[in-house]
Amino acid sequence: MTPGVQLLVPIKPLHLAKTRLRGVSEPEERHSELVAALASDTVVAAISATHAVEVVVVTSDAELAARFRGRGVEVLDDSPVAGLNAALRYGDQVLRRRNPEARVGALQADLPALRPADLDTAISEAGTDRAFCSDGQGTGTTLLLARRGSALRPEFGPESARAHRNGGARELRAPLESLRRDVDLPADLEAAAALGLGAHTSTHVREAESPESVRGPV
Ligand SMILES: Nc1nc2c(ncn2[C@@H]2O[C@H](COP(=O)(O)OP(=O)(O)OP(=O)(O)O)[C@@H](O)[C@H]2O)c(=O)[nH]1
Ligand SMILES: C=C(OP(=O)(O)O)C(=O)O
Repeated sequence: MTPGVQLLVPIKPLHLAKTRLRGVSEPEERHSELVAALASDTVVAAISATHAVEVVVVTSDAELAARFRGRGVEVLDDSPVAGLNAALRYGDQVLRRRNPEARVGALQADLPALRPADLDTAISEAGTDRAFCSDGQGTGTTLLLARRGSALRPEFGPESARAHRNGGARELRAPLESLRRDVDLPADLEAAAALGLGAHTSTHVREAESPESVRGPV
């Protein structure tokens, strides 16, 4: 049987996030909405995955925290300056203090085409191992899974796939195309759209294309 995973989804403060996507959605307020939409679609898909038994957002952004809490998603407040790996270490500590046998994972928040079935396939393929899913380029990491009761030991950042491999995580081999399609650059958003965007991001993109259309949920 596949052990359930408690997934942390870290989200950078909206005004600082996704600098490489700046210009896709302007003005500033629209850029923040795009980042929130990417994260919302990621979280919605993760919640729908059978093997993600808990999904917890980690952010220091008060607006994002209020949005997710308003939808019934647990949010851990992290330090505004600590950075991604520190946010994940903090979330990992909280979850394992609550349940020392927890199997904790980290899922990037920029996967707007994520399909719950791909997340379930990844968690099943990992079995009980420490494992990771690399991004489409093979250099980054979109999902890291710790062993049950073990520290997450996140090493996200440039070349994180190599860091996680060197740290003893097994690389997942299934196609997992929607789990590998993270959005860092404008072209990534087009590639994600080709797979099928979640409702929040597709509404945002439609509005950008025809601003007079009705505003949807973000
Ligand atoms: N909680 C938290 N999440 C972070 C932090 N830095 C990055 N993240 C999240 O980690 C994931 C990967 O980050 P990146 O893809 O590098 O995103 P980014 O830093 O917003 O993008 P760029 O500015 O374009 O480099 C995304 O889900 C971010 O929201 C941080 O300091 N705290
Ligand atoms: C931080 C990472 O994400 P990105 O490559 O999307 O910046 C990573 O892959 O470790």
